Amino acid sequence: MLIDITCTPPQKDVVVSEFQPNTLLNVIAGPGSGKTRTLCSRIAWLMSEQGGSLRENEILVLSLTNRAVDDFKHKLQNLMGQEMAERAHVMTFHSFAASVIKERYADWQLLEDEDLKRLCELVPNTASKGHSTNMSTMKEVIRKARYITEDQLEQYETSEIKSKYGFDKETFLKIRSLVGSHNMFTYEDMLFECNDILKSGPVPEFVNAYKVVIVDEFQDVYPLLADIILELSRNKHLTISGDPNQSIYGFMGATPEKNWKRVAANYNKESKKLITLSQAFRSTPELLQLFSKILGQRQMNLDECVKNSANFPPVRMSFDSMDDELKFIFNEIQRLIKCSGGKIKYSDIAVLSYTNQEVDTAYRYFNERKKNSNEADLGINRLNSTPRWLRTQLSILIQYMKILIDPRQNFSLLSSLNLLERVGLATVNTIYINALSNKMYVWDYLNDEKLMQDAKLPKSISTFVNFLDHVRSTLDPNNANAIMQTLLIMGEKFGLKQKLITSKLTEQQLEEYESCLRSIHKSLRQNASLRPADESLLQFYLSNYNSHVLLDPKSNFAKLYNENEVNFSTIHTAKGLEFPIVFILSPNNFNLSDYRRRRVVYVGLTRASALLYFNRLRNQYVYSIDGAPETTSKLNEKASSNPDAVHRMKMLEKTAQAYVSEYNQTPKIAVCGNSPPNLSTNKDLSRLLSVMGRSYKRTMDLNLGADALKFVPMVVRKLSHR
Ligand SMILES: Nc1ncnc2c1ncn2[C@@H]1O[C@H](COP(=O)(O)OP(=O)(O)OP(=O)(O)O)[C@@H](O)[C@H]1O
Repeated sequence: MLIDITCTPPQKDVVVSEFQPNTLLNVIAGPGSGKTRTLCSRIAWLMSEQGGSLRENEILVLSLTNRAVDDFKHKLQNLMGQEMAERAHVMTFHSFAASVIKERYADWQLLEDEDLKRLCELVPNTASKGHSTNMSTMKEVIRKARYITEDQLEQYETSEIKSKYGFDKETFLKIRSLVGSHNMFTYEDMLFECNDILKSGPVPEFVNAYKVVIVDEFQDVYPLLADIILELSRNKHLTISGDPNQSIYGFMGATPEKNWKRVAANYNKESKKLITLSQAFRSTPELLQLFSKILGQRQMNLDECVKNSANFPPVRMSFDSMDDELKFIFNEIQRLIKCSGGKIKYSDIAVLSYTNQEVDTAYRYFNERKKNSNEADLGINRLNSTPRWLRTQLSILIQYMKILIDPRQNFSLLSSLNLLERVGLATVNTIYINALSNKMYVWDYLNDEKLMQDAKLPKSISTFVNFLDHVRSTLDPNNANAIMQTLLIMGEKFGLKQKLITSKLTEQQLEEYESCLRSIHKSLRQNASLRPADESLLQFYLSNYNSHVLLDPKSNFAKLYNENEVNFSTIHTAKGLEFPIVFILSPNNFNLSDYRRRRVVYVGLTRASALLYFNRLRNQYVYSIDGAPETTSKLNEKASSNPDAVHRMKMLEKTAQAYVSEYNQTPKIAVCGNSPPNLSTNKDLSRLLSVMGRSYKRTMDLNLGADALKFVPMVVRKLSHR
């Protein structure tokens, strides 16, 4: 089978579109309209005999995040089988840039943010004492230092450097020699460099071999990525697909309308085609209604909802504090699982929020509750775009690995020395300046007996140098256990552990560190079998530790989520994914009158397919769905005179009843998309119920456990229709 037979006519149109060089296919569609799935079918078609008989190295698929790539591969696997999906060239822009750079500079290195911090520490601002260089200045300096020619360097005046970066020429030269000697790139620089290589050539062979370039999530492409796409797709066919309403990288300069126009302007009328997918497959009509409202003026471009009504509106709850909210979510999840008799799995559920900080708070809360409750089987999964440990001090382990392979890597060695006992920044700086003035690598300088005699360096340095020398000659670089053991010894003996202790880690942070270490070890072991014959495990790990291949080896193709784990994520990381049940944490700092923020909320909400909890803290109103705050008397008036309002009230009442949990918690409820906003307390609810001619009694609440169970089968029915 070449085309998924469930494809709708417009989807099929996308699948079988032409792919002549210098043509453009533009697919625009709303959330859950099947963009990603249709692109997968297109790939299968292009590779089929009937389609284009293209080989896997002739089609390049680019997306923005590792998760989106994993999701794409997963869908591809469902369609084409594991083997084909594994071979397909699906990658993030950064992975693509890394492979282009690797062709040019065999010894290139990636500077993680933690490395940048180290670099800032190693090169303190000598111009104004006590004030060290910040990360963004350092990024600028690194870029300038790499590209500046010798001639330009001569002309580069101290005054210009000082006014731009706040330090003198000597400091600039130091940084230049640190980054230049090893071709170090920040994530951003990788993209700049890649664009330069594509522009001025020579372009690597593997890039020339692509005949079709496909870009998913085009709405989030920012100008630099648009440059790369335009360079890359010269003399090739280009398919782009996206939803302008889901653009959430405005802060990086993503301006979807502009980018679409810019790319389209490159093609004449005959060579470009626009296809709009207007059916919505993912979410229920009730959810779609809410999504559309959130967008306000800009309605969704979807005219047909394929799913049947779930007869259950999105839930909008109001809480006094985040703690209250998390308590509710934890209990609610238990309740959903229990009531569904196990049909709902933890992995069907996602808890999403705007900031990493909020997600971390929720994650920690669940961890604590899990420990103290008997829900031993409840697992929690934090979706991250980079492995957690790379964002901590543990990332020094990467520098340790680098010097185990090649101790002449100045930056890695200096960063490691900087952790040693009694070795302060001043000492590290002196070592570096002395090595530079002798035109030597730091490693060679430290091994020069004559120079060392006069240097009067702390003993810990020579101990470290001797250890490194010894371990390099004895370590088996293909043995995961031996590598891990060496790293642990290095951490224990040469300052990392001490640093962790002095930074007074809480018990929970310590636990995180341990789990980070375990994950590195696991990754090393799992990847021992993946490494190519001509690369040691250590080298292989270093060139891939930050690509999605090593984050979750093989499992990309097996299962995206673990059945026993509830997923926690920022909305940005969850982009492109879908879950039957989604909780959006009440957006603490959301100013939803800001259209860009609304888009983020919109992306979060549109991840849900069956049941959505869009929480809020007290007094937060989203005007398009809550309306303006109203007084109770106004509400009463409306309720008695307006049949529509009476209907809404009835719905509210029903929903309120459904949410009185079996744990006898009194609900704090303002429910469903249409709810008037002031029903956030029990007092309000009581007033509402009296308007409806019913007296509100707490005892009645407590008897509603059975009603609360009623709606769960509906959810289950929906889930089983997925
Ligand atoms: N023709 C179809 N028949 C049945 N289900 C479909 C069809 N097309 C798409 N779907 C389903 O709709 C859901 C959404 O598809 P997909 O993730 O490809 O949408 P998307 O447009 O990429 O979404 P988003 O923009 O939110 O990332 C998936 O569960 C997919 O299997």
